[in-house]
This record gives sequence, structure tokens and C-alpha cells, in this order.
Amino acid sequence: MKNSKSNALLGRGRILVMTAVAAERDAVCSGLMGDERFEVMLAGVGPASAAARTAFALSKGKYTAVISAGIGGGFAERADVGSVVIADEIVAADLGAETPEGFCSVDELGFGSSRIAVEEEWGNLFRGALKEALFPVHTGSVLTVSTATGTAETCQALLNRHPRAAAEAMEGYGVAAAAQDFGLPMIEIRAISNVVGPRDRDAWRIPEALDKLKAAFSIISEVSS
Ligand SMILES: O=C(O)c1cccc(C(=O)CC[C@H]2O[C@@H](n3cnc4c(=O)[nH]cnc43)[C@H](O)[C@@H]2O)c1
Repeated sequence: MKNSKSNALLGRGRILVMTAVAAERDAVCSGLMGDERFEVMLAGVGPASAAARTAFALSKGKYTAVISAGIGGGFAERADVGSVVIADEIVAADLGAETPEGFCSVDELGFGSSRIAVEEEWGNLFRGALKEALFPVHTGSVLTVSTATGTAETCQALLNRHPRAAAEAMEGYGVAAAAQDFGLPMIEIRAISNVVGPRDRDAWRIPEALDKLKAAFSIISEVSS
């Protein structure tokens, strides 16, 4: 599956892929099957570690684009367990201040933006390729949180603030902030392992999500060639 649009983005150099933990990195590497255009590194868990490690990697190597990837929580009826979410924007969902009237975002506080745009053309390309391969794939905001949601109340509060949210994870905004500082396009891809809501770790389908992550990167490698 060749595509000239992808070559414009991917053909110029190496792509840095950041995953939080080793199991995610291994799944991505396994899907990429030695595709040398991609380099996969560990971001650590959470946006701070992800931003620091991504910026460090970008300062040392020559990259033309960045992907934040891993497993993630899916919002019910938007992204089922076993599906893949391709972000169309990344939102730092808990970056701000609590007030008696409710949550106040950094945007409202006047300290910058809680949203970082992703590479739209690239997202469309990957989504199309995954769909063509009959892959369950969704698009929407991917929220970055420092505390994984564990109650129905927090889940509802996030959805009230971010009606377009499809998934949440813990690194995307950090990776995106570093990519933005280096002027590089980026995207976030999450294989859904669990439903966002009351914490039930036994219900997380991690091996299945890692398999989906692997399969997604196999398709991404193919469509990028
Ligand atoms: O225990 C394991 O074998 C294992 C293997 C791979 C990954 C993990 C993780 O726990 C990864 C943590 C990583 O996953 C993201 N994540 C997943 N679900 C959620 C969620 O509901 N809310 C927020 N983040 C989620 C997150 O990016 C973590 O860094 C374990």
C-alpha cells in the first residue's frame, strides 16, 4: 500500500515514536518489523517524564516527526476496548486550577493552551489505512491526564469539559509539547485497553490492546512506504 502524501511527511527522515512502558515499545517495534525509518523510545509514565524524554531525544537525534503511542482508556460508546484511537487533537485535561465554580483550564487562566494540534493529513492517512484493513478505528480528542480516571464522576466531568473526547492516556501532551518546541509534526495513537470510569484493573485487556498496537504499527509502516 503506497501513498505519495505520506512520503511527503515520512520520506524526509526518521520518525520518533514515544511509548510509556517497555511492553508498549516492544509491541510497536514488533509491528514495525525492523522498519529503520522509525525509532522507538521510552517516555516513562506521565506528561512530565514524556516531555523531558522526548525533548532529550529530539535534541540528540535528527527526526522529522513524532508519534506518541501506547495503550489507553476509551470513553464508553466512543472507543471500545480493542479499538484504536487516532487523535485529532491532544488536550491536557487536568492542567489548570480548581475553583469553587469548577475547573479552570490554563487557557482560561491565561497561561497558554491546553490543546496541541496534530498532523491532520497524517491522521487521515493512518485512519484510512486502518479502516481499509477492517480495523476498528476512532477519531477524537485524546485527553492527557496525570491521574488516570477512576470514578464515574471524574469521567463525566471530563466529558462535560471535552465533549469530543474519545480516549485518555498520560503522555500525549508531554510528547506533543516537546515536538511543538522543535517545530515537528506529531500524532497520538492509542490502542484501547480499558473503559474510562470506575477503576477495575482486572477488566483491563492489556495483551489484546498490545496486539492491536502491534497490528496498527504494521499497517502504519506499510502505508508509509
Ligand atoms: O501491566 C502490564 O503488563 C502493562 C503492559 C503495558 C502497559 C501497561 C500500563 O499500565 C501502561 C500505562 C499507560 O497506559 C495508558 N493508559 C491506559 N489506560 C489508561 C486510562 O484509563 N487512563 C489513563 N491512562 C491510561 C497511560 O498512558 C499509561 O502511561 C501495563
